[in-house]
Amino acid sequence: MAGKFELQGRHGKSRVRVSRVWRRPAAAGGHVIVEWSVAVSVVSDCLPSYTSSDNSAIVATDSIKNTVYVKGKECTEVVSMEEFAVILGRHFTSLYPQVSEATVTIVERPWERVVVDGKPHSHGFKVGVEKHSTEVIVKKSGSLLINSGIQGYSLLKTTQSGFEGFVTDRYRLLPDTRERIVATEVTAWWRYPFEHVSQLPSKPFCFTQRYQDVKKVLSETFFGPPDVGVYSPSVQNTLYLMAKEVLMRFPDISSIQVRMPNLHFLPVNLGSKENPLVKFADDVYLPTDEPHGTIEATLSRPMSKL
Ligand SMILES: O=c1[nH]c(=O)c2[nH]c(=O)[nH]c2[nH]1
Repeated sequence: MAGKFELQGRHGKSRVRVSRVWRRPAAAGGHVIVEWSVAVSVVSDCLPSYTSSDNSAIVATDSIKNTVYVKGKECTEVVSMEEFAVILGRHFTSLYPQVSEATVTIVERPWERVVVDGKPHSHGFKVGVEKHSTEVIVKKSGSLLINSGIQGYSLLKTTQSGFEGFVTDRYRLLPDTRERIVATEVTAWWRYPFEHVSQLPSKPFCFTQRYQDVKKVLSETFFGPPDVGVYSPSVQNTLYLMAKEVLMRFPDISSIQVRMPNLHFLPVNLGSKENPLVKFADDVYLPTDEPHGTIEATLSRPMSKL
């Protein structure tokens, strides 16, 4: 309590950019580099700093920033960003009595190993597009929440998509179709089931590998087999099948939230009766992301009844 009002506060540092290189020999797979933007936010008992000039309990946000680099230095073995977030969260909640909880968010800049003459390069990287991120919440008790996600995963297919049978009333202009382009930029967040630091898997389980696996399942389900694809009756149905496949394939993912904006490719018809300049024949489109459809869903495993 602070006077007659209830006060809650938290503080931390955002956009702490850190890059870590692990210099493995070429025979061991070559160098590894990560570039992360880290945000740390702690719940800390330092209310007097809000209500008076007493800063004695504040862990300075500058010190929080410095810690990110210290911990980066201390990671002599390759770590996933989920593991790194847990390391940071445990550090703040165990070192400082006044810190009861830490939230660590990391977004990765996706440096990917280049392939030269068909061979993975030992120390050359290019930046990819879609981004891996994580949010980890650690409490002093050791209780844990780990969410990971992907952003900016742009997918499109030129056929095997339609939309028909939806509400017909005076507002409807869109005809039924079984032939259209479907394009989206997938954002997905999924939760791991580890609820305490003691449940964390020791190596071979690798969060980074799981991210790659999820990405693969999402795209394979979206596209279907390379030669024939798979028909999508709606973004809703495709989104559901993508989420379901992730939960079916990975028992260590307990829920997944997927957002798939419908980025429309509008048929182009230009002209007049006298001058039919461009008549649409599933060939020329006007791509637009404004406005776009917004479609999202969360799929979870039913709570186990203990
Ligand atoms: O897959 C779709 N779902 C919709 O809800 C919708 N609405 C719309 O206009 N086009 C589409 N397409």
